[in-house]
Parts: sequence; structure tokens; C-alpha cells
Amino acid sequence: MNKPHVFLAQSVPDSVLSYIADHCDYTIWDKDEKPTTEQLKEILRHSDGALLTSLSADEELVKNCERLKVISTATVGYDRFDPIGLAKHNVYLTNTPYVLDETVADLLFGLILSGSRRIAELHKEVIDGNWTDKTTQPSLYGQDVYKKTLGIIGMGRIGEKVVHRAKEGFNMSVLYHNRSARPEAEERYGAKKVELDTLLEESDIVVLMVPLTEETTHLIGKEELSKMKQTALLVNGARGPVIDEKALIEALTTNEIFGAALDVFEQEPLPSNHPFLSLKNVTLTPHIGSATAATREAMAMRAAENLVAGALGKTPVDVVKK
Ligand SMILES: NC(=O)c1ccc[n+]([C@@H]2O[C@H](COP(=O)([O-])OP(=O)(O)OC[C@H]3O[C@@H](n4cnc5c(N)ncnc54)[C@H](O)[C@@H]3O)[C@@H](O)[C@H]2O)c1
Ligand SMILES: O=C(O)[C@H](O)CO
Repeated sequence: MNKPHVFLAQSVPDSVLSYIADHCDYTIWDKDEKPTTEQLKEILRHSDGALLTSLSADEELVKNCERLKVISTATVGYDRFDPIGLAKHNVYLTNTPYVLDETVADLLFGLILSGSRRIAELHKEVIDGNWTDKTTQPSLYGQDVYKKTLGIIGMGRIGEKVVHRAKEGFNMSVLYHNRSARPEAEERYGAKKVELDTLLEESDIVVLMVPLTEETTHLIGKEELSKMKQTALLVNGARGPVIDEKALIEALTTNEIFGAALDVFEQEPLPSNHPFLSLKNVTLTPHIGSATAATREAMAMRAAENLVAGALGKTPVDVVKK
């Protein structure tokens, strides 16, 4: 029997490629520039499945792809894909939940600690040869994390792992804002579900961990920032557009809040003239929430398992239901 054919828009680890090759024939896109929409349409017309992690897909892309059964992304966030549009043409969208939760929560705690204790800012002072008596003056003191109040917006898989670290490691109080109540987390961590405004007003550290949707676009803007404490830190591990960056730059410039620690941005990579780059009260990382060798390999394998299952005509484990 002929194997199904899958398209890989980017390379994958050898172990993952070998798994795919056991079940499918494959083509890998090996050019530096991404395929154009027209090239992609043509490729997908001849594919049973596709791994499109760094690309996007909607109804228009797949409407003439009779063979195509699955589009897999090696990410948990799927905001660049339209699961409803794909489903209209019997194409599953799959993502990679669970396997990255602990790793992303670790990074978020790195951002919390860096932002609160000014680690990135003072690291730069040391590197630049500016370690003088002034470096330890009160105006450069940080904020405590231990026993402070963490406000988590988006108490999902990753949000809960952040809360676990906050409670078990740092004895923090936890407020959360989520679409639905999480009674287990309330019982386990003493987390309290509150309205967004209350969370903003009462938290020392506000962490964003919601998916990017119409509803969460610019969830944090001028008005929301004005409700935060002047000593508060804003941490974004979700997606850049969840924050209105213009409003955040204003709040950081006028010290309306203490600082921000950000892994995601409205435009990625950040343009070289971006105002964030000249602010001191920010920690910036280049969207590396899940970027450890082990986790990225686990994500690639999970994406491959979904891809292969779909291409073979089975229902993949991680079908995005919207
Ligand atoms: N920085 C990174 O590298 C990185 C890594 C992984 C995930 N992410 C982002 O984090 C997001 C969350 O991942 P997850 O696996 O925890 O997802 P999840 O679905 O388990 O959790 C998201 C939570 O947000 C809640 N939510 C959704 N819309 C909301 C709204 N309007 N108001 C309040 N709560 C809302 C949901 O109820 C859910 O509990 C992903 O969608 C992705 O965009 C980023
Ligand atoms: O959504 C995800 O999995 C991360 O942002 C990695 O891109």
C-alpha cells in the first residue's frame, strides 16, 4: 500500500523525521524564504497532511485540497490558524498542549524574577562597566517576589503551573481571572477568582497567559494599566497583541508601573528601533517560552504523531476544537 504524503514546512529533529518516515513519504521545505501562498496551495493539493508551525492556514488555503486531512502545528497557540475554516473542508487542525507547560512556566518565573529584581537591567550595567557605589542606591532597588500577590490572567494549563511555582516556591497569594472557575486550583493553591479590575488593582505581579483571540486582543490597554499598582510588574508570556504596546510604553516611560517582562510582542522579531529597546524597566526575551532542547523535541514529536494519525485517516489526539 502507498504511504500517505506529508509536507514539512520546516526541519524536525532526526528522531521525529525517522518516526514520520516510518509511516509517510515526505517533502521538506528547505529554502530560506517561506513558501508563498500560491506555492503552499499547490503543495497542499498533493499532500495528505502538513506540518506548518511557522506559517498560517485558513479556509481559502485548503479549499481545493481534496487529499488534505490534517494541518499540524508544533505550538500550543494556534492564533495564526482558522480551525473552523479548515473543518469546513474536513481538515483537522492539531496543536501540542501539555508537553511544554512546565518549561514555559519556568521561563515565566525567570521573567518574574528578572523584572522584579531588575536582573536584566543591572546585568547590563555590570557589562557596560557601570558598577559603582551608585548601582546599589535605593533608586535601583527591586521589588520582592516572596509572599507577594500574583495575578494570573488565563488560568489554563500553563497558568496553573505558574501558580504552582508561586505558591510552593514563593509563598505567594494568588488571584486569577479566567473564563471559567478552576475549583481544584482554588482548593490546592488558595487561588481566588476575581474580576479583571480587582486583579489589576490588587496584584504585585500580573501574568498574562491567555490565548490570542478577538476578545483578548488589547485586553491590557491604557485604562487597565492605570489600575495597576505603581510598584507592579506586568509579565506577558501569551501573545504580543494581548497588550496594547503603545499604552504600555507610555506607562513604562512615566513609571506608572514598575516594569514589564515580555517574551512576546506585537511584531516579532522586534524592529531595531522599537521603543522597548531604550527602556530600562523591561526584560525582553525573543519568544523562547518553550525553547529548551528537550521540550522542543517533545513538541515536534507530538506534532508528528498528530500529523501521521491525520494523514493515515485517523483522528489525531490533539484536534483543536473551537
Ligand atoms: N511565550 C511562549 O513561548 C508561549 C508558549 C506556550 C503558550 N503560549 C501562549 O499561551 C497561551 C496559553 O496556553 P495554555 O496551554 O495555557 O492554554 P489553555 O487553553 O490551557 O489556557 C488558557 C486559559 O485562558 C482562558 N481564557 C481564554 N480566553 C479568556 C478571556 N477572554 N478572559 C479570561 N480567560 C480567558 C481559558 O479559559 C484557559 O483557561 C497559548 O494560547 C499561547 O498563545 C506562549
Ligand atoms: O504557542 C506556543 O507553543 C509557543 O508560543 C511557541 O511558539
